[in-house]
Amino acid sequence: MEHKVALVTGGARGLGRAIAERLLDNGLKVCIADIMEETGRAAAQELATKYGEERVAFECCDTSVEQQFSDAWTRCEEQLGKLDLLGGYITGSLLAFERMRSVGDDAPGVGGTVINVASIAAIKTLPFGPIYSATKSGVVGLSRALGHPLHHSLTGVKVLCLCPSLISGTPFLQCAMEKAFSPAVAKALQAAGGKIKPLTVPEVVEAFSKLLEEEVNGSVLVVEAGKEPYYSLPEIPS
Ligand SMILES: NC(=O)C1=CN([C@@H]2O[C@H](COP(=O)(O)OP(=O)(O)OC[C@H]3O[C@@H](n4cnc5c(N)ncnc54)[C@H](O)[C@@H]3O)[C@@H](O)[C@H]2O)C=CC1
Ligand SMILES: CCCCCC(=O)/C=C/C=C\C=C\C=C\[C@@H](O)[C@@H](O)CCCC(=O)O
Repeated sequence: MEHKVALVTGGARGLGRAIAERLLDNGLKVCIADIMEETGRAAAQELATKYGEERVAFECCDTSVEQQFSDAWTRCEEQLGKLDLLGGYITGSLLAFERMRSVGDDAPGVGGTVINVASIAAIKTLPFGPIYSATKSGVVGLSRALGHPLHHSLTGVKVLCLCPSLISGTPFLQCAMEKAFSPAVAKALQAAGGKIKPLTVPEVVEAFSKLLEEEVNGSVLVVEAGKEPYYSLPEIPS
């Protein structure tokens, strides 16, 4: 992976920040794309100090807005080179097929890999955020469909998906509790406290690395505390 270029969406903090650091450790160049400008710039600056200014970039954008994401992608490639790896979500996956495509005479990219972070909420019943579960199920479905050999033959791009259980040490769940849930649901969630052992961020980063190393197109890797990460859902026929 050395000298390859990765764009990590949501890389300003939490899991994305830790994944960005792991990729830098592995020799890649990394652009963080995040909506939080101050936090993102600070994270990128810290990483640039550690790994070298020429290996780190930051682009402020809302990755759910295609034009913003596409412009950030262009600026990232101007700074670091053609993208090989994307931590992507829905808009990103579709954009990757357009921008990373290495098949065909007019191919604009060098092929590569997209890793989408969904959640165990897409695999197991989690009642607290039904819309969240629905969107994460969408991410799994999209990743599996785009991860079919048909699409790889047309694009040279692989799509993989990571489904972590609850992670401690990121502000995510607290933010969801404060901003997204009704008081009754937040109370039920707290009452269930302690029943689920949370993962640590480094454990999820390890699972991310496993997914990237094994690189089985269309695969969905689940990671829960106290278990080895495991592939879920049936194999895609080749
Ligand atoms: N924290 C947890 O317990 C779990 C988290 N996940 C998933 O892992 C991923 C990362 O989660 P955390 O690191 O915990 O969250 P976090 O809240 O610490 O970090 C998310 C990052 O994404 C950025 N972001 C959000 N919307 C954006 C947008 N539209 N455009 C650009 N940047 C945007 C935020 O600014 C932030 O820097 C999320 O997709 C989450 O759903 C999955 C399972 C469990
Ligand atoms: C539904 C919105 C958040 C979903 C986060 C996610 O993707 C997956 C979460 C999986 C399990 C969540 C379990 C929640 C348990 C809580 O009741 C409590 O144990 C949380 C304690 C917080 C902590 O950091 O220990």
